[in-house]
Amino acid sequence: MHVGVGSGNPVKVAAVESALGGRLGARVESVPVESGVAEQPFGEAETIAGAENRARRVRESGDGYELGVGLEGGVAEVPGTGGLYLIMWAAVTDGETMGRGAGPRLRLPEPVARRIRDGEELGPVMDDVLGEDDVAKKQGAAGALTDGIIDRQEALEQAVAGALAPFVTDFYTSSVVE
Ligand SMILES: O=P(O)(O)OP(=O)(O)OP(=O)(O)OC[C@H]1O[C@@H](n2cnc3c(O)ncnc32)[C@H](O)[C@@H]1O
Ligand SMILES: [Mg+2]
Repeated sequence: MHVGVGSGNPVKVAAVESALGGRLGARVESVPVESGVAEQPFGEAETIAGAENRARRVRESGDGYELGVGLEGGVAEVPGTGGLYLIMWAAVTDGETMGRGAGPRLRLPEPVARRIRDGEELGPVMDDVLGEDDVAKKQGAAGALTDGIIDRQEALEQAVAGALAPFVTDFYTSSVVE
């Protein structure tokens, strides 16, 4: 099966490859598409929309991808915590079904959160704070904030796993629960 990941970020492609683990006989390729949302999505709805747009646009690219996968990173205020969290969503579509899954939520340190609330993008802010380049293409904020317990690829794999669920089981199409 021909699977396209709607991004030029190698971490996202690696996350999809790893989550699939050879299932569906998948051949996974990078397909850079527009997310159709802000560079830094704010809130669950905008982040999910970005993931879905990417997945749909891969399918509609006309390059014969049977499955389109979209991954989107966002930030969200989480009620009751006073904190701004890094969130991530994945969407997978075959043109008919849309699978969706989320990754972990990681609280952003307040100085980082303040800059994001003021309109900056997380990627460049993390680069600045860590004094490194392209953190979002490597360990990511997840790696930095957890001291490497998980990295961005692993975090995204969790989201992809949930989004793949309708395509790797029949729980969602048969009436398993009567
Ligand atoms: O090329 P694309 O696919 O757009 O990949 P991206 O790294 O820009 O990822 P997103 O657009 O999905 O993420 C939106 C913003 O959040 C940043 N971001 C998301 N997760 C991150 C992480 O783990 N570490 C650093 N920045 C992250 C990212 O760099 C963007 O500035
Ligand atoms: Mg981006």
